[in-house]
Amino acid sequence: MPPSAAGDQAAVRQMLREVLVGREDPDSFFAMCVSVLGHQETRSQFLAIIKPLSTANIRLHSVLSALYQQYFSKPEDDELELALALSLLEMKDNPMPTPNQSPLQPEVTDDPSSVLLSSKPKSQGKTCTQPQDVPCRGKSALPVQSSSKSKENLPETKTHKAMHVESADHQSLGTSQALRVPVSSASFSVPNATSKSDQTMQEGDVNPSEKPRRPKSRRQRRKAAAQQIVGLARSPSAPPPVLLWFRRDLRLCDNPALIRSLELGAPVIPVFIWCPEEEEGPGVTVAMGGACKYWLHQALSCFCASLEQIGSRLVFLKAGGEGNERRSSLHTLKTLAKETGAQTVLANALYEPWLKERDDVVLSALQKEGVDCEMFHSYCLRDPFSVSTEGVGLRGIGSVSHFMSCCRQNPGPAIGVPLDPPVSLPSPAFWPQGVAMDSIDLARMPRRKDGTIIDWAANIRKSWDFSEDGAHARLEAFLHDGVYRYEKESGRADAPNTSSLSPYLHFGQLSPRWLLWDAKGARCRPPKFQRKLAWRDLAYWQLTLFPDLPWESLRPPYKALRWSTNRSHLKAWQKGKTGYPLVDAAMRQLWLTGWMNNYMRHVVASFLIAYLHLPWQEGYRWFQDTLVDADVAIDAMMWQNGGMCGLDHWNFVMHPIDAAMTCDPYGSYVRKWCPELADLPDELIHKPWACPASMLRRAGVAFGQTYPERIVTDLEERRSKSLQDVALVRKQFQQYVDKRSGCDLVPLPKRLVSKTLGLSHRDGAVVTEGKEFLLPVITRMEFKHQLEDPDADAASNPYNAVLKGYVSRKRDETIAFLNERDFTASVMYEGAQRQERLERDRRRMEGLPPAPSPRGRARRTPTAKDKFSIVPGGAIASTN
Ligand SMILES: Cc1cc2nc3c(=O)[nH]c(=O)nc-3n(C[C@H](O)[C@H](O)[C@H](O)COP(=O)(O)OP(=O)(O)OC[C@H]3O[C@@H](n4cnc5c(N)ncnc54)[C@H](O)[C@@H]3O)c2cc1C
Repeated sequence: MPPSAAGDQAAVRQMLREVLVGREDPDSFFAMCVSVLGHQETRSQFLAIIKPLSTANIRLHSVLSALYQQYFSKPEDDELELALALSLLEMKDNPMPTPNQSPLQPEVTDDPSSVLLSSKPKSQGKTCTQPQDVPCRGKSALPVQSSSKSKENLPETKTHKAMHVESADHQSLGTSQALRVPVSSASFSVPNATSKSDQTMQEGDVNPSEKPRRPKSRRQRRKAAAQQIVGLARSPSAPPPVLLWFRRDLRLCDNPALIRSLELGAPVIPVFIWCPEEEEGPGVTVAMGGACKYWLHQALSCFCASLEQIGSRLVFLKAGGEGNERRSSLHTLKTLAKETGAQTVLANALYEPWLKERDDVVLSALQKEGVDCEMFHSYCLRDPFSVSTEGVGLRGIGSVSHFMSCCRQNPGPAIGVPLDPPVSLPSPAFWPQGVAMDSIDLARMPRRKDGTIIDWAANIRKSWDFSEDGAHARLEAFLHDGVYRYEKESGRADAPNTSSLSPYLHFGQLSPRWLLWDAKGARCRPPKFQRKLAWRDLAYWQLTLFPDLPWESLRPPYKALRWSTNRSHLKAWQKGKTGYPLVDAAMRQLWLTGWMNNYMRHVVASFLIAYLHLPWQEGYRWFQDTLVDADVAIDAMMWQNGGMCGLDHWNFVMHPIDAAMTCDPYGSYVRKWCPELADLPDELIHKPWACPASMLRRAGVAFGQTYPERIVTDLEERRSKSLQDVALVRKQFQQYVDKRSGCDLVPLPKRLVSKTLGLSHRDGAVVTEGKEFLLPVITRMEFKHQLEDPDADAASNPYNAVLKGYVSRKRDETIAFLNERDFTASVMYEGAQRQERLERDRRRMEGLPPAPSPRGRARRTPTAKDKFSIVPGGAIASTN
């Protein structure tokens, strides 16, 4: 008998003694024999091993004999038998681990080809379906959770606690000798990846407090045996592990790199490397501000739990550092590959130019070392580096319509079907040693002098569920409710009419593809909402074209704009203390929850730029630091557009008071975030300075004490000044103004020029000047007009872009409401009626068809002179 076999026999006999004294049960003993001796040996030797019991303990002997008979009588579950046989064949070639190395390992099968379907997809309520006729990787023979549609009649269970072997894939069984028995790890406890002791836990470590439940039925016994065998299946001949490098793709659902790792049939080591220097890139990106870091911290901790549920864990590593000590992500990956023997690194691609550059370097350097590295596209719907303007040209670049035309004209690879989440992830024989998650210091809280912690994120914590499940729950809630109001009332700040999914999209806890599928599948197909995903892609495309987007104005003349340097104004804006309730409410919401809706972002951005004259970069940086969804590409694009120097000009400026008409008609938003104003009446809550002193007294409002004084009062003059400043720089830098159209000219990046040069020459869109290629871009009519009369005030400009509030579906309701309470409102109503009458008459006289009814339509004030924005007939403007 070879020595190892003798050792195994000894271990078995030792275990038999435990059974005899009642410390182990017969089921476990039998399972352990199958594990340690193997299938054939157990069949041939088990009866001999238990023979002494036939005299010493007849009852135990007969129980064990019965187990043996049951197990070896006839293959009731052929797939399981086959799986066991194959695994045992493989194990024969390899030395068996000793018992104390074995059965309670929280390990799962090495072989991803095994099929383990949970009875329910991971997160509740996913409405994404995989049509039968569409080839879907999620439906492959991988251990994935099936899409909810196919399982929708099954009972709801959030996790797959019970071991649940539903089928095995015969074809794939034939291709590999690896163990095919799928095992859920959930009946074992998987060590917590963040705890220090667990970091060093390796195969063979046993947590004595964690034991498999005692199997009851024969089928369960077999599964238990299989499960234990799985724990032993690590062998020197097992394939080298795969490093699955997680970045901003912290999800199990629709994760191409994750699914690819399963396809490789090797153990998977999920890794997260924190390297702040690489994240930040060149220039001032503030890519990871405080709120984002906090979100990341929480999201990582949720993701660890998700990985544990599928039998894996996340290894944290730190890169970066100073001087010679500095370690890049590449260096960290190389070291890890050496340590673990990994020959493959998989990740989902990122598109910030500096991160793409880093990834390209990682890819080629690893390949030189013989380590395969693959990156998968999933962060956007379109790979921004593949977007082409061919057939569309460059006119209108920067607008979402132009971008969508480009995508329609050059569709590229299909967006494809979302991938189901896996239910198990094969773990390696040895876990590399990482660092504790807390040591990467993402959720840093300052301390007061007395040593107590300033928990600035307490409200953020209360406001969000940071998990992938939280993302799906929010999506579902939105598609069931908010989406019905989204098309017309997404501007409302006082109601949750938008999805609030931005942070989940940013950190890849929800893939845009999943979101698109669900949105398309919703009963109310919301085109405006779907278009937002195109905006998101557009932002990434712009960032790849203009890597300086976060700090450098794209339109050259605007770099010379006179900006204010008033720090106290900036501080007041940041802290929500401007004295303008709508602006303050939004900035306080941002500070407390890390978020505000799109409309409010426009309001506060307009205020900073057009009324305070503070540079857009200040707004960008503050947003980057305080938004939980701070996204360099989107944030920079939006601030550039707001700062009048992006590829697209916003064709509106939000008025800090009148905008409330659309977004907070009853003042409830202001009441929530500025509670000191709560007792003011609806019609004056957005302009408390207009309240009579007695009203203020009754409401307990004292300017400078309970609520700040307005930091600026001359709104109209300030707006005019802003317009004049623009006219001035456009005059100074005439070479950047197209003489024919009056549009601003923007130097094109080389990549775009080289791709579209021929085409652009054909359609005459590109003007060449020196070596720069200048393209006329969308320019506000107001600016073009101002050039003719640079000193004119904003009010006299017929294209004055200041919005005095939109007419929303609530218009009539609001007017009726105000009418009851305020004389001004009735004047307003009469004004509106009069304008409507005049317009009707004009149209009749000119033989034009009647204007469409304003009811339910978003409309813009046609002239700046109108005090109120309810005059129908103006052009429709939209905040994208
Ligand atoms: C000055 C300014 C700065 C902004 N900074 C950011 C930012 O840092 N990060 C960010 O995600 N969004 C930013 N936005 C865009 C937009 O305001 C947010 O995406 C939106 O408010 C998020 O809320 P939501 O998920 O409910 O959006 P929804 O309206 O429900 O939209 C769904 C998703 O579409 C995407 N989206 C929506 N609007 C835009 C847009 N205009 N451009 C690109 N993508 C969009 C987002 O990913 C969003 O989650 C900014 C807007 C402005 C005006």
